[in-house]
Amino acid sequence: MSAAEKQPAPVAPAEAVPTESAANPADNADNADNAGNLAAPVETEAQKPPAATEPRTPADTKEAAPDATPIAQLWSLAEAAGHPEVWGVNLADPETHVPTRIILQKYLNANDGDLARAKDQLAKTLDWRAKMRPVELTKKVFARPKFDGLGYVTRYVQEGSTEPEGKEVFTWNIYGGVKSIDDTFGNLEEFLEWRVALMELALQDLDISAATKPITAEYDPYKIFQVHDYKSISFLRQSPQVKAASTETIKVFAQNYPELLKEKFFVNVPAIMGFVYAFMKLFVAPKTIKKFHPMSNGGNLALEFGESKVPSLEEKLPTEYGGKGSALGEQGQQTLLK
Ligand code: HEM
Repeated sequence: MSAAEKQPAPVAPAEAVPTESAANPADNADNADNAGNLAAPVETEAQKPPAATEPRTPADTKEAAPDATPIAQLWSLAEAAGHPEVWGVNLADPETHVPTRIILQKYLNANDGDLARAKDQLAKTLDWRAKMRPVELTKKVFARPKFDGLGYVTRYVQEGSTEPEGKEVFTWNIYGGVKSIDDTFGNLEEFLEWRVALMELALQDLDISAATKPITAEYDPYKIFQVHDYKSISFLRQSPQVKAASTETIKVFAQNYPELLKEKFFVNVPAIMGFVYAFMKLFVAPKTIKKFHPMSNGGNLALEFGESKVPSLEEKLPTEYGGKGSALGEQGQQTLLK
């Protein structure tokens, strides 16, 4: 079946309308209160991650006092958990280690400042990371025929800037480029590993380990743009494999990567597949849906970034997306492939 590429997409070209669909507990921070608010910058030299990556044992750690701040309580939980890193950041005392404060604050933000829920989510993330070993996955070699051309990371920086706003990181999923559903999505575990590896590469570019500016419930510049490109899709129905892969990815990402999405663009959506958008939204938290932007024409994507602090960001994007930069295949980083 040929793709319905040339037809206009039936979805609104600008803001997606939030729905009251089934909410995922994660990533619901827009109205977060100030619990654990860390507005004051911390001037310390503890930005460097500690060298040790050995799992801690519960015996090494102390219980947080009941009147400890939410951040201190989350830190006690992390210390006791036995897995030493999150998103490539080796966790250390958030009193002095800004990157750890940022991560713990994101777990609070994702749960509207609700400490019990933040603890639960963080504990699950630490468990999942101990089992999944996502940092190791960035060194894993994936099968080229299954994944080549389907995922990229790009990073754009303002020269000389040390501000977090002076950097934009993008992940690109070119799902329209999938040649065989069976090859790419047939083995769900392998697909998830590849998708997680791509996310971890983006996190390496985001480089929270080097961050010096704490975040608050309202201010958080450490986030990633995401693009899904459905151009030239060669299958117009959602197969069970695609449904399984997408719903599982959404679940895993909402649980383990909270507060990392800046905005998400769905480009070149074939008109005939507009229904998929409505279906996928059922699995996504309403506050995340607010960040979604379906667009019929991928060539207009660059217009969305005129306000970035990174100068001429729109020109740096690939020409295919309305910029003047080289093709994604040239400027983007893929997972390791063979
Ligand atoms: C049959 C072709 C398609 C494939 C193979 C596919 C694949 C995927 C996958 C693997 C995900 C998981 C999230 C991720 O990887 O970031 C996803 C999410 C999603 N897809 Fe698709 N998709 C297809 C068609 C569509 C179409 C036509 C739309 C319409 C706009 C759409 C909208 C979405 C939405 C809204 C999400 C949720 C994103 C999120 O929560 O981050 N998909 N898709």
